[in-house]
Amino acid sequence: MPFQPTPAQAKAQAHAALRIGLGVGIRDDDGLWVAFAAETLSPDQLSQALDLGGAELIITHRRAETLKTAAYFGDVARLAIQSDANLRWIRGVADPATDLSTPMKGPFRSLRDGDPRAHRAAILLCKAAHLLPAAVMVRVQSAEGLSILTASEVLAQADTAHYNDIVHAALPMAVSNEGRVHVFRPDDGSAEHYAIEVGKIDPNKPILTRLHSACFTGDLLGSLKCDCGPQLRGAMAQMGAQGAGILLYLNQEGRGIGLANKMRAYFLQDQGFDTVEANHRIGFEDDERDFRIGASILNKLGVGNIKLLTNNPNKVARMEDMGITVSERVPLIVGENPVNSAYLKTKAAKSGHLL
Ligand SMILES: Nc1nc2c(ncn2[C@@H]2O[C@H](COP(=O)(O)OP(=O)(O)OP(=O)(O)O)[C@@H](O)[C@H]2O)c(=O)[nH]1
Ligand SMILES: [Zn+2]
Repeated sequence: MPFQPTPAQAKAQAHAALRIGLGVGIRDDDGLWVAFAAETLSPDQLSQALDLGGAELIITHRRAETLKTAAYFGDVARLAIQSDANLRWIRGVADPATDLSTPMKGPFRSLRDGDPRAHRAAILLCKAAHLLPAAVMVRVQSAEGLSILTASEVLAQADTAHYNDIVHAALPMAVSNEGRVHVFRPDDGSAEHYAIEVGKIDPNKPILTRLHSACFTGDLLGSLKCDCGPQLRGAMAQMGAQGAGILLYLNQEGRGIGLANKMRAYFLQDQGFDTVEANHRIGFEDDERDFRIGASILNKLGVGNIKLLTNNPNKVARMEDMGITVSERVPLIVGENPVNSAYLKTKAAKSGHLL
């Protein structure tokens, strides 16, 4: 058939579909599933799925741990949905907001047979759509009118998106009169990222570089809960003072979980959980960012040797994995305050950040 979408385009369609409450077809070796995001599933879709029989609620092993149920497939758990289940139960399992007020959501029947590839794919799609990482799935004969992907297409995360430098233009800034903003657009419909050149870059020397993950609350609102705003401004000030630098502003809000999920994490932090525990209770890993994005953009800019402004040794390691030489790690210790000091200590203790 002509005009078939590429796998990247099909994935982009699937993310949009899940966000607006449409099902997505996922094919595995044994047939076809339809997957819905637990967060956007409607009562009508739930009753249709229950009528078909054998509907499952898929959650991550992190969420399963919080709910004290087994994840027999390692990274994901497949929970049988009882025929009289309602949407409140689904949302309660998927969304940690009610964990303290209704701690007992079980008993759960965690399934242990079969091939979990389609289920794993559904979770990846929910995560990429920045929804709660939980999906309702049911076997179907056909999924006419819905986008259909194969589980392997979704699981082939090895092929990251391709980033194209769509446009760049000069931008005089307070830190440097000579600035330039590039907009990089991926071919998979995910967020655009920005590269900001400060001053005149000499490609023959290691370039002072900051990979900054977007933080709406810190960068824009002056949040005291993290150190992002002072890090952003501190990095730019150093680049201005030294005459040159590159800032990658990566739209990986909330360490890759999106702003809505980050606010869910903040809600849990108000209950006393730390930044890592909060991510886990929602069902995420500590850090869901794909550091290959930053490296691909540096490659596109022709930058191969950097002095990286960061306190995160993992970032340095990931850059080197991707063939970027990090000739120096430049610490960026700014913005500690009484509100964020416990957060910074947790990052040092659990995520290896250097203080
Ligand atoms: N999920 C989650 N994300 C957070 C939280 N606080 C800040 N963030 C996000 O964390 C990202 C910044 O990451 P950091 O861990 O501060 O720093 P880093 O990039 O790993 O390391 P540095 O280069 O040293 O700054 C931004 O995307 C923020 O939106 C939080 O409590 N939970
Ligand atoms: Zn922040």
